[in-house]
Amino acid sequence: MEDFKPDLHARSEWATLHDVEVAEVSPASQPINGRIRVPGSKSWTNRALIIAAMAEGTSRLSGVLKSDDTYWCIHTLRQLGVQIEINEDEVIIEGVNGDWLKKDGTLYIGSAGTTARFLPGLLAASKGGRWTMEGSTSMNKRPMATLITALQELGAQIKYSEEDGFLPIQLEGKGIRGGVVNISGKTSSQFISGLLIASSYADVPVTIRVVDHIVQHAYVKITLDLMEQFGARVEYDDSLSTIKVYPKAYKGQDIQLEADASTVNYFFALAALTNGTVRVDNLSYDTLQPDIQFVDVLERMGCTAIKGDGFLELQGTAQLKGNFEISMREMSDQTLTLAAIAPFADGPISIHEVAHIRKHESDRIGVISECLTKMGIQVEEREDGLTIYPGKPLAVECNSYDDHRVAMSLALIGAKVAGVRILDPGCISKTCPTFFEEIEKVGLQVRLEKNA
Ligand SMILES: O=C(O)C1=C[C@@H](OP(=O)(O)O)[C@@H](O)[C@H](O)C1
Ligand SMILES: C=C(OP(=O)(O)O)C(=O)O
Repeated sequence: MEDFKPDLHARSEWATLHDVEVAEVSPASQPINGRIRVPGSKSWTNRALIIAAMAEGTSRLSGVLKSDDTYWCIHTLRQLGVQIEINEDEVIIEGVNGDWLKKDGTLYIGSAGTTARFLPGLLAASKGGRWTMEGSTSMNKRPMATLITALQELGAQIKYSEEDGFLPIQLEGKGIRGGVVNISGKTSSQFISGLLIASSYADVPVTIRVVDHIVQHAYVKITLDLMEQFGARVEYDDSLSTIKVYPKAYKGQDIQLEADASTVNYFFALAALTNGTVRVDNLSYDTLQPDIQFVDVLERMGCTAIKGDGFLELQGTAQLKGNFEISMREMSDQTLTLAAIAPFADGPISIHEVAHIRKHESDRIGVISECLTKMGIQVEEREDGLTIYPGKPLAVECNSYDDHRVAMSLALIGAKVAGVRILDPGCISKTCPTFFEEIEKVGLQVRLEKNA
């Protein structure tokens, strides 16, 4: 992977660090202590933007995340004729009531798995229009087939423009019939979320049968929760094995979005590593976002969590505990966070059941194994996970492979080891453009090197 080139075209106007080649991170002089507020959740933001755009009437969304993923989502919706006004982190959207106003064009969705999987069904379900949807280099390599096949079975007019199973795709707004559809959830929960979001616009009810398990099933619950907030009629039980959606247009809403639980954990991991304390003032443990359960993993490693009313606090420990095996399937965006702090535990940590993250922004199991090995840490890589042994990482230079979670996780190692160098740190703008500023504010030393 040595001659890897990031796709800089996917960096948006909300990205930072455009001309930064390397971020060098070094430890704080004392434990990381701080009170922080974290930007809005990518998952809630892109769902709410897309559903509000399709809805009848006006929606006002507060606490919106401003990052590459949400920028390209808004950009695409505007290309479809949706009126969107942005004031700081508040967005006002005039919904198109099921009928996109601009009926042709090429829609560029950047690297956002959410937009790539949530929008095609709503394009196909609309009343007329012909579009091409394409993504960044990494998004164009991520799987789409399970979703597209399911939508086609419901009558959606979607064709692959280049390679079967991948973006770019061509879509026609000719409506979707509805009926019964079987779908697999083992590669991505986003396929099921995308199918659900579109199903409210089918001619007759849609019954979705999940033929296996859903990786990160909580994201499907977030989808159902938000659909219901926008007035959808859905029936499901806790197992999510069968979900029925009745035809019913979304109605515009005023919604306060939650902070991003995935982002929060980088700051909790800093407290964990340095025996410090970090309090997050705008998220509580009762969120539906699955990554909140990483707090429980940190507790298992010897940290203490205070689950307050409207806040969360994590107190670190003098020595992180290892010697355990864990399935990260239900919160797999935190696999790299755990892998980055694992060398500092007092025993090996084995992570299982995350084969699907090889198909995220990068081959995440392969990339983190490569980085840790380069740092001199003993790693055993398996198809569905890895085992990391305790050790003292060497300060080397690692590529972020255009993956925000690789860059943010490597920065954690810089809390313990002076001079960890991260190539192309700008990829953090996919979900957290302010990441390096924020870790500096809580005490880490960050040196940004610009392109010569
Ligand atoms: O629906 C969502 O908002 C997400 C679902 C998950 O994806 P997969 O189910 O594809 O793993 C997660 O990794 C991603 O960051 C956000
Ligand atoms: C997998 C991720 O993103 P996406 O929404 O593009 O799937 C992620 O944020 O870790």
